Amino acid sequence: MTASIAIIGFGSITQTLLSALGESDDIRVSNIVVRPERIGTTGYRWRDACFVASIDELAPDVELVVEAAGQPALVQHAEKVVTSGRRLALVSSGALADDSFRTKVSSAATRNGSEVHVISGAIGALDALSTARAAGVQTVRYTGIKPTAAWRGTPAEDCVDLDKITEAVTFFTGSARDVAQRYPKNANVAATIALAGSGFDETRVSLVADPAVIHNCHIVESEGVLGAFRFETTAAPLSSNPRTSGSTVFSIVSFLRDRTNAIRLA
Ligand SMILES: NC(=O)C1=CN([C@@H]2O[C@H](COP(=O)(O)OP(=O)(O)OC[C@H]3O[C@@H](n4cnc5c(N)ncnc54)[C@H](O)[C@@H]3O)[C@@H](O)[C@H]2O)C=CC1
Ligand SMILES: O=C([O-])CC(=O)C(=O)O
Repeated sequence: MTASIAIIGFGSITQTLLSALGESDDIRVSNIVVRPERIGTTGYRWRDACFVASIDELAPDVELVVEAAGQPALVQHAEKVVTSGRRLALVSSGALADDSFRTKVSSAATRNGSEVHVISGAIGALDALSTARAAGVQTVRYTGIKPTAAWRGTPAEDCVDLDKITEAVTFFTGSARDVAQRYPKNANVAATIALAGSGFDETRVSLVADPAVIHNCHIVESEGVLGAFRFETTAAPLSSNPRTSGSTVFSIVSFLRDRTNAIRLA
């Protein structure tokens, strides 16, 4: 059965995602939600997808909306998506660090028979974190190490001279709640880890700028009653966006393909 979906955003993730989906028989992208000023802009085309500026304009058969546009876009569109009864899959999970926004979206989804899926994105080990959470308290630490280019235009520039550093510098330590809000284009993974593991305030985060690396490195360490684990991934960034790990795109592909399988990993 062909599923009709919409995607919010037409940036690096979406454009790589559309190429990866190719001529997929089982997924049809009916709409792409862009900013109003982008409607009709030359170059904004994708097969027979119709570019729209609001959730109200989605094709009636769209049953799932994938957000890949950033935290402000998620805040703008999430409630409308779930209120329309459609399922929402998102990657800008840092927006959920705002308790009132998270509660509002969650209540609207429940009221309207919808669901919200936080896609794993650039991170892994979410299954192990939620298993540990089910068994009791765990300590969780996340370390994000990225090349200096990934930190340009962020508050990291107030802490470190990205042009001059010659070795790795840890420029932020704090909670997942703080980091998700201060680094909205780089630290959604910390929010996703917090949701799976020990919450926004208990998850400890360090961010590192390293002039010697070309990949994004994400490390999750957990200790609890079940024991301990450490997860580390070294991910190539997208050529179109040094902040975004390519694995984010394929976590969406995997989510879209797996959801129609009769046998699914929990
Ligand atoms: N959970 C995870 O592991 C990851 C999450 N992300 C999230 O994905 C977001 C997108 O990443 P990229 O595609 O690399 O960024 P990008 O900057 O290349 O693309 C974002 C696109 O969204 C559009 N946009 C912004 N506001 C919008 C709105 N209100 N409505 C519709 N479109 C809007 C922009 O015009 C732009 O084209 C990031 O900002 C971040 O929040 C990114 C990487 C990993
Ligand atoms: O793609 C990544 O490496 C992680 C990222 O930007 C985010 O979590 O927002």
